[in-house]
Amino acid sequence: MLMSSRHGALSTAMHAHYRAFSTATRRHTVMHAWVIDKYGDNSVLRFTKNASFPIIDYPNEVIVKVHAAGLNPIDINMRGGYGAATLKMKRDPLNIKRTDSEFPLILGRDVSGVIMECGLDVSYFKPGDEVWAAVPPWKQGSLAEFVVLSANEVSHKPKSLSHVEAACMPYVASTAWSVLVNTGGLNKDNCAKKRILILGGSGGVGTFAIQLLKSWGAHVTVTCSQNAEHLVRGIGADDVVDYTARPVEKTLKSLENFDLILDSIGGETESWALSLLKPWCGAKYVTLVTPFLRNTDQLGLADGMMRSGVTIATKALKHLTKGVHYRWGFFAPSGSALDEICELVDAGKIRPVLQEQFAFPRVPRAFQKVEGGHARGKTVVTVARVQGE
Ligand SMILES: NC(=O)C1=CN([C@@H]2O[C@H](COP(=O)(O)OP(=O)(O)OC[C@H]3O[C@@H](n4cnc5c(N)ncnc54)[C@H](OP(=O)(O)O)[C@@H]3O)[C@@H](O)[C@H]2O)C=CC1
Repeated sequence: MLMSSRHGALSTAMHAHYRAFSTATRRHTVMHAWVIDKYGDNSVLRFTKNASFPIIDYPNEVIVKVHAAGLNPIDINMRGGYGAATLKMKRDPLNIKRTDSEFPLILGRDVSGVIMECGLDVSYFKPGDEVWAAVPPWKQGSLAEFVVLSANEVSHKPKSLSHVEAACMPYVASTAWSVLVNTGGLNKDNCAKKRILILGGSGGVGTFAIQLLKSWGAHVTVTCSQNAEHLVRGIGADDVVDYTARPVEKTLKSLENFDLILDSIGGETESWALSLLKPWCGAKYVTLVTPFLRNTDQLGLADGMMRSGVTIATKALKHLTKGVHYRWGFFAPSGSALDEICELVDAGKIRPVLQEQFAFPRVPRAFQKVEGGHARGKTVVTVARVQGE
């Protein structure tokens, strides 16, 4: 009997079927991909027809044929070496691959595509299923014909979206979910009367977070440039503050205090944002801009983590004495979070915000676009040609 739950067991018949499929896809040994062989500027991006075809190393893994791949600021940062030390250790902690090099490295964190092959323990997916996922930064990315992922990182794609539209969401959605739900303690049942401030509402994380919070009934205030007001109001923002008409903190202080602040800007925002929270009510400030990976890049794993630990503890304690909580927020891959988001998308409560789409040969142009900043939603690369897209 085939179980359809994420944790279900697989029937003997299905095992046999997947083994047969596995043999069929093993005919591939190489694939097309954009890789980097060293860290640097856009010139390090190289197209190859001979990238290694991904291999299922663990029985809970799946291979996905990539139809569309989304780009994020982390791709630009990783191209330049951001997180190299930590991510390298996370990629191969036991040095099983016995190689000093992470290259050739494939970037690209969002994928929408079709399952090509399943490991023997995978029962929730089968070849041919349309799926979406955020590829963790320690894995080979989605700017390739195929990508390998753990089944628990993958989710069935919303039926109402094309692959290009679906590729707008997984990385920013998983990040927003991790920050708002896991770190911020919000969910669909406790948001109704909450006042949330999003610093940086017009980019990938912001445009997703606004819609998630509105679908849960929160009151959402957003900061963005004046020319993004129409966009953020169109996806539900209640109050919009133009951060270019300084001082933004003065305008925000004239509003009622907030229950939670999601900061996707960082830097000097920390010096004033926490004073906008309701004191002694469990209110939280969560920032996405943290020195965590930079510390380990610069100081090594042990010293870097120690420095990060001291920094976060000092700041958390300082703000706790003023009655508010200070937190760092991080992306976390989660197929089950994407399952819940899929329902909201198919119910019409969240829509993709696609700013620009690039064909696979134009990946360097897509990087330039993201690197130029001023995002208004997402940048997506089409990898496989699909009829109608
Ligand atoms: N810690 C983690 O695990 C993660 C961290 N992040 C980080 O979160 C940040 C946001 O990510 P993402 O949404 O994908 O980035 P985007 O590049 O998609 O969006 C950033 C947006 O912020 C706007 N902006 C810039 N400066 C300000 C400002 N001072 N006030 C308000 N808005 C501003 C930009 O538009 P304009 O300049 O025109 O105003 C742009 O629309 C990035 O720094 C990213 O690295 C993201 C995911 C995971």
